[in-house]
Amino acid sequence: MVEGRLNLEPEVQEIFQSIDNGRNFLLSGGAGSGKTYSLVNVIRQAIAENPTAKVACMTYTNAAVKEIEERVNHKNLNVSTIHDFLWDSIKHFQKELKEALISLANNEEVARISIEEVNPVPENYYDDLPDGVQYKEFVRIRDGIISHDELLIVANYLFEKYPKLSSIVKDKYKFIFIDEYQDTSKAVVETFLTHFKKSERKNIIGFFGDAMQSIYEDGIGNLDDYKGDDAEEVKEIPKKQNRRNPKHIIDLANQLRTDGITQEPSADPKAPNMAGGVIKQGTVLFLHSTDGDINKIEAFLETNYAWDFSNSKETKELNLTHNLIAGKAGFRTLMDIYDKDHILSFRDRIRKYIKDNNVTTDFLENTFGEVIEVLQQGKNGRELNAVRPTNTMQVFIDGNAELYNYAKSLKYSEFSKMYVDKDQLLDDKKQDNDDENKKGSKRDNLIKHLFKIQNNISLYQNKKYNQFLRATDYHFKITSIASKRALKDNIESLVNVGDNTIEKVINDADEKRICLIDDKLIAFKEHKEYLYNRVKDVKFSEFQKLYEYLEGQTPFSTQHKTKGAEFDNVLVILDNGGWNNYNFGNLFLETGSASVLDRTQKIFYVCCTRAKENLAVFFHNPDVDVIAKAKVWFGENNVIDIG
Ligand SMILES: Nc1ncnc2c1ncn2[C@@H]1O[C@H](COP(=O)(O)OP(=O)(O)OP(=O)(O)O)[C@@H](O)[C@H]1O
Repeated sequence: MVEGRLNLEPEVQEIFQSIDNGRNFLLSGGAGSGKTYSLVNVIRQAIAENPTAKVACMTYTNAAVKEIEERVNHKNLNVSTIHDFLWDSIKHFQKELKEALISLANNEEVARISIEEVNPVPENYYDDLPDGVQYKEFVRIRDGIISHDELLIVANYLFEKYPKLSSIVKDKYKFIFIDEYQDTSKAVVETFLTHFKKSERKNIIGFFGDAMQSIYEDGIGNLDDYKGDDAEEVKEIPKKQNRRNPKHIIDLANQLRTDGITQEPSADPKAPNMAGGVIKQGTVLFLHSTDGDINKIEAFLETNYAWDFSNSKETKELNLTHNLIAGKAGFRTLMDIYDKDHILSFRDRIRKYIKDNNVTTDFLENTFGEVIEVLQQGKNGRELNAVRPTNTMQVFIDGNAELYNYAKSLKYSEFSKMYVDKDQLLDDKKQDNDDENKKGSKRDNLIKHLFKIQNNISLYQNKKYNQFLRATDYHFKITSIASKRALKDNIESLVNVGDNTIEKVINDADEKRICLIDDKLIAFKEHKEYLYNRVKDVKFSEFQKLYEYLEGQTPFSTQHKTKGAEFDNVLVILDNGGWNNYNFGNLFLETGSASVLDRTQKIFYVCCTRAKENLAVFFHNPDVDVIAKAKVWFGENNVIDIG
């Protein structure tokens, strides 16, 4: 046996047997089985045994990137998102990239990649691109700019067509590991498992994850089409133990799994869920009330079970959507600007009308208001309705008359191009400012700028002065006492933001050289004037609330974003707000549309298994059948009516 392997967990030893046999593998295990932990050990051992080989590791969550990077801490390891990995692999092949884009745009079956005005796209279409094909946070295929989803399609195309590309990547990385494989897109798995085979070179692809925790629609879900006993197939190595959850939660989780896999508590006395050599019991509660007041639920848990919702590291409240959290966490206005602006919905309606009806009028010089007028002219009845706001849009417009007038005055060519999406506000992937290649974050440049300001404020407030000095744009020599004092005065006047608006803080931070207004922000103001003008008037203190939320400093998280994390106490709010994709009533009754049920079962499984000590589930106004089932799952005495 190779040195060091004997000390590793049995599953990791099995992985190395698979590696010795040149076989790709899948480590699959339920929640808390220690997959991330094993991943770290596999990387370490792989590097120890192959000191000159490079290892690529792809993962989604910040927590996992940080944990893996810190724990392995080796120059041969490259941890990144899948997108960054793929882009780094293909970006130097500009000729092939251009050809791929043109070919995909001309392929009717690939709906995502098309160039509206040009059909068919000629071979020389991209010959004059000044910066080549680029990967950015927005998509504009006509200008050679691809974004997240398009990148996966283009990469898949290139790896399929050019086996040499696979050879280059295989030669570069002897090992490629993918964490949370179940949420990886089909195109990516196909690239690694099918197209890679076109190259004779050898390397190992290892997957880590849990099919029961596939919670994103575009993910592959499972590797059933690829795994098997043949040498060519992916070898599955199951992990049965649970090291995170106490006994009652493991019992509940086993009932929730729909694939028949049953977890057992770990046999390791040092596992986090063991105390004094025995498995912790923990608590599971199903709370319900008729009024749906969450404050009452929190108070109940604080009084009777000693939970502390002010401790955001230990205790989390999981809600289905950011929208359900925005009000409680204090960033409602910003959320509404990015997610509920029905003037923008009306704009999209107009844009769609123009496209669907092949309207050929040249609106280049017109305002949005003029475009509406032209389209509405001479129409009546149903035809007129198609170019008028819907009822919801009209209500919004009536309530925001001034804003609507302003929108109507904007140049349609610019206004119609402005892409606004809540991801630009809420994406929690960190952007490494030093590396232009990393396009991991979907945050827009205004939000990134505000983050930079608030980061500097936080560093100063937390007395991390050295980091603060490196991060600010105050690049004067700080040698004399007077210059130190000047910087101190500058930052302190900024720290007390009071009721200042976002615009005022941006300008102050610029003036005081804490964070200079850069070209990106200037371009944002110019191209997204409407959005900038809405955001600028919001109080900066509201942005600070958003910052706290995204940095994990509040008790709130969405149910999706909690994947991979763990906390002592977890309150899961089951909101039956008429979602299309989720139904928590049917979850308990096991009825309704199969796909909705499957999706709901998986998100619920993920949520429940985050708790290291105590789990409480809250259901607003359940009917008797739901309560009856809750008693089966949680235990008769653990179902409590809060009143
Ligand atoms: N061999 C081990 N020795 C000690 N602690 C471990 C070991 N394996 C895992 N742990 C701990 O058990 C907990 C669960 O492990 P981990 O987060 O890796 O699970 P996971 O399988 O990735 O879970 P999930 O799928 O739910 O995200 C963590 O606190 C981890 O540090």
